[in-house]
Amino acid sequence: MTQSIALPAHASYQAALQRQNSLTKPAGSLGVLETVACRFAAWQGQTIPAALTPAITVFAGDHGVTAEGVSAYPSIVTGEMVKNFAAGGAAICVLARAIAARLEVVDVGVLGQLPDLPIVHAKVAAGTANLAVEAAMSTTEVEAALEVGRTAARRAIEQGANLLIAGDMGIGNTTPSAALICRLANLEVDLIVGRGTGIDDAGLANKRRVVAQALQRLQGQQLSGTQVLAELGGLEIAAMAGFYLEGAAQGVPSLVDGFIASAAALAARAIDPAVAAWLLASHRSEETGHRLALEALGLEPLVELGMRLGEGSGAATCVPLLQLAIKLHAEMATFAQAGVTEKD
Ligand SMILES: Cc1cc2ncn([C@H]3O[C@H](COP(=O)(O)O)[C@@H](O)[C@H]3O)c2cc1C
Ligand SMILES: O=C(O)c1cccnc1
Repeated sequence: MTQSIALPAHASYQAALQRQNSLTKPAGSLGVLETVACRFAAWQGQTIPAALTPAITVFAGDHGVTAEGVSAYPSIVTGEMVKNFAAGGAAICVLARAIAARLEVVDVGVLGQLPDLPIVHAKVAAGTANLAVEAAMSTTEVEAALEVGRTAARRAIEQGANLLIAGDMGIGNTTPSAALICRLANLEVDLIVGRGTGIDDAGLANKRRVVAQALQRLQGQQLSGTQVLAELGGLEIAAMAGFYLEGAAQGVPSLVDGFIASAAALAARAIDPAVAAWLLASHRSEETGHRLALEALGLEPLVELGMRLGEGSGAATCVPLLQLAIKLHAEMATFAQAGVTEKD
């Protein structure tokens, strides 16, 4: 049995809020930066949270649904990008270096063999089946992929991470993500399915048909979170869900990236609703439906930058903001310390 997820420390949140209100600024004037600092206080169980030590894990997997022509790129790009991650040339590599985050890449389901790369080799299957016509995975495969994610989170935490970021790489994965969001948040296909890597209007219509067909297969069926992942998910998406669940169980929050990460977060919540209190949204992706997915998660994005890349890139970009929030909280003088007169 996996460890249960505790609530963040409410008393530390309250103490941090009290500190915020004693700092030399009009109460509330640092906006979301104040709330963020208080949330880290609650997650870490201390009034003044420690500086962030972020870790990024990118999970890679392929998707049988690409046979339906749902992506602007071919599946081979997934493995090619994994090589690019290993060589340090992808966007997430640059961002990880810039924020001094540990970066790990995990093959949980890439189609081809990836020998000799300095990545974690944890392939559960060589891609998923076509979710338009059958279950993408077996529940046994989902359990294995969840465990790959859990193990990666444990590794990151053991090595000192106090903030987790899950990234995705998997050509076609906006399709399973859209299907998961529709099913788990009970949302209309047309509101959620978007252009992913950049399909045209005909491609979008086809992608909507594919997602609608997949959802249709399951209509009227009562399914657990694991079963929904098996039917509609992906290996890297299941691993990301496991990563969030383990982080929460270990008392370490996760910063959620874009559309795919939000689908994984919804899947994690379907498995254990307590995970939600350990999630922080980063950016709002350009991908259609991300706004509604975040709303379904009860998360408010920090920024909107027009990004739609995945890999954990939106989350990594937000880390400096979080660092600033904590630094302000830790280092600003109080009214008493600075001899500044408080509000009447
Ligand atoms: C070169 C390249 C690098 C990427 N890095 C992330 N993605 C992102 O785009 C893909 C999802 O979009 P769709 O569902 O339309 O295929 C995923 O691989 C996701 O990680 C990339 C896509 C490409 C082409
Ligand atoms: O929001 C995302 O994560 C996203 C959007 C499009 C393509 N890849 C990722």
